[in-house]
Amino acid sequence: MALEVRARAPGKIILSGEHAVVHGFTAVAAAIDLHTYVYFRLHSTSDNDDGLVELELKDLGLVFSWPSQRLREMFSELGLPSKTCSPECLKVITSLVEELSFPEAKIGLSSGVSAFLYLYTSIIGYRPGKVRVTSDLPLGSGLGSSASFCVSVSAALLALSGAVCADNQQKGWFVMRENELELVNKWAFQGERIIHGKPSGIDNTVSTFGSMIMFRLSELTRLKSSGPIRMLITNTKVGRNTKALVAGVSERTQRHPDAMAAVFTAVDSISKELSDVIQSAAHDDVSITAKEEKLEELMEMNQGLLQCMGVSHASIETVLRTTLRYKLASKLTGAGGGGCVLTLLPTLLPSTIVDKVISELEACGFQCLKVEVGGKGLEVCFT
Ligand SMILES: Nc1ncnc2c1ncn2[C@@H]1O[C@H](COP(=O)(O)OP(=O)(O)OP(=O)(O)O)[C@@H](O)[C@H]1O
Ligand SMILES: C[C@@](O)(CCO)CC(=O)[O-]
Ligand SMILES: [Mg+2]
Repeated sequence: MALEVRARAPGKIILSGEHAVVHGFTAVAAAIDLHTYVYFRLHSTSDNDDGLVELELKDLGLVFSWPSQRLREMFSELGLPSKTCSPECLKVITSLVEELSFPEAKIGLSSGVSAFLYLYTSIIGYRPGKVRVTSDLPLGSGLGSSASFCVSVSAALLALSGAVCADNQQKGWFVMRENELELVNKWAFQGERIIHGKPSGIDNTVSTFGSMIMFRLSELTRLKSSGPIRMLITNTKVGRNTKALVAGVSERTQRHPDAMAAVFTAVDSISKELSDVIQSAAHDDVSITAKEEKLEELMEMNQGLLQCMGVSHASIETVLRTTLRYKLASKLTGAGGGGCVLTLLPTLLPSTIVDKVISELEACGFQCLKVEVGGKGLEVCFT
């Protein structure tokens, strides 16, 4: 059995339907070419059993470790492995994480470390090992950093536990079988539950399977675009937390159930129409432009409804106003409240205009990035 593995899982954008998807309505998401990378080395059984379980967050210069014997003692009464994190299990994890010291600005990491401890002890048990994580994704910005963290960690742990890839002969990076991806996705969802509270599962699903998907109530439909879709992502750098934003929308839904049901239903229609437009044929400049104009209008409508849900932010509004001056349509992506904004870059838009918008946005202190959407999902590598 292999003792070393790497996994990489992409971040995502949500083209339509964030928040509504948590309440059972349709959303559309796509993988982007920014990843979280995990390297996992399992110590061999001949090493003594009182070694450490280590988590290194390399970009952040942080290392956390726990004596495996201590984990065994703390969790032993819970009867691992468990398929979901029970309140008792979360209590044990919280007490372990509270002992760690996080830099003031990185306090949000505690939920990621909790998800890690849950996944490690549930999948591997108490055998010592080292997990190293690096990421291209800005953390807590709407690009699915939490999901790509949970997917890549789950995949690496499952690969060395023997639950997936047991008969693998492939060299280099490869994609697991469909049923193996489904297993990774289930564990990653449990990790997301610890970080988000009430995730819909769309972020971990698109990170695992890649491509562009329509998603509703855990069901995914893969979408095939007839041409490339280019987006500008603007990171407002305003920090936010998905768990709090999702809880805020749920509270508004409790206060105004009928009005919010109408908002969610409208989002549902937008997501379905957007899926149809994405898949519609467009082969010449006229039909491509017509398709892109429909996408822009739907994105603008979705942004209006996200404002109704209370998840926009002054920084997001600044991006919307700036891009509108260039006749470009934008919407927030992910949980909102700051974080990232999407702007559709039409195929025929001259690159000089793109450069101008980017420099205007960057002059406001934002960070811009051009991406093509709908790329690969999770991959692993044993060599
Ligand atoms: N590379 C990582 N290492 C450790 N923890 C991480 C990493 N990436 C994400 N996390 C955890 O996920 C949290 C951010 O998740 P959150 O859901 O709030 O934002 P997001 O996933 O980037 O955005 P969205 O959910 O809107 O797409 C971090 O505070 C941290 O706890
Ligand atoms: C805000 C939300 O809809 C998307 C976050 O990327 C939360 C979720 O679906 O889990
Ligand atoms: Mg998240």
